[in-house]
Amino acid sequence: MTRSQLISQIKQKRSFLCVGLDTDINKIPEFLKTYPDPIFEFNKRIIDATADLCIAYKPNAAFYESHGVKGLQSLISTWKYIPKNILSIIDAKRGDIGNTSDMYARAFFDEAASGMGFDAITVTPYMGNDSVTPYLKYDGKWIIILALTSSAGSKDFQYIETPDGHLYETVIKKANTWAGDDRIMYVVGATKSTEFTGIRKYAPDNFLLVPGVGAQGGSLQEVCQYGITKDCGLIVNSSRGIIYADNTENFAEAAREEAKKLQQQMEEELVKAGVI
Ligand SMILES: O=C(O)c1cc(=O)[nH]c(=O)n1[C@@H]1O[C@H](COP(=O)(O)O)[C@@H](O)[C@H]1O
Repeated sequence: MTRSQLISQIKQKRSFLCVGLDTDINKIPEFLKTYPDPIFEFNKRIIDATADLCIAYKPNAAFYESHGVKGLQSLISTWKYIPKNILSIIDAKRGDIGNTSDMYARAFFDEAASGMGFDAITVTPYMGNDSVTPYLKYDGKWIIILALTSSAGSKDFQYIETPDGHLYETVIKKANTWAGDDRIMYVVGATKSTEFTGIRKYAPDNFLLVPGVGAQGGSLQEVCQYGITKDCGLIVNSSRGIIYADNTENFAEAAREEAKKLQQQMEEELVKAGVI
């Protein structure tokens, strides 16, 4: 999906919501467990209930890989089910030497090879340029680089002072020399909202993937106050806060209600910022 297609989806749906498909077999409703692929069955119903309210879905690879071959099949079925006009992000947080990254890129981007053709992947920047650029060989695909994460542990490395600012600022400045804002997004946690002003100095137009609203307590309004741009420039994720709103037969409707609440707040922010 191109940048202009993404922006047009945001304007059309009046939303910049990403629904996180962190699907935990121990948290899904009991009645789904009689289906041949309960994880896919859960995701399918969540997607049916929320597709008109969100512009992205983000399955987190760990929740699928932890089930071995069956989990991989659930992930492939889920990717296939995500409507093609909605950004599909695989949250894999990969990072390795070039020839290994080639294989990760093939695994998640090359449908003919693996059965999956995600639009975007989360990557760690720690191993540098040659670990990240292999993903860029795939035209039209995005890399989403971890910059300032929502985790408490972000202070261990990401705030280290370098001659060029905090380490996370150095990451953004350097990665911006690898490709433009039509190929690179950054992860910035919603729990770090006051840092968005500084980040916008180095990444004025890059889309930021913002997890941490909902279960982790980040504020959507604060993220927008400091981070929204004329093109929106934000994709805000909520996983547990949406998909586990209820664990009865009504789970999909309850998920829709939570997604709708966020979409309505996002619409207000988009109007306030003059994006729509
Ligand atoms: O890359 C991510 O998506 C990510 C980065 C980060 O800094 N913090 C973070 O929570 N995430 C992911 O975003 C999702 C957040 O889930 P909830 O806290 O349930 O909304 C999980 O899949 C996390 O792995």
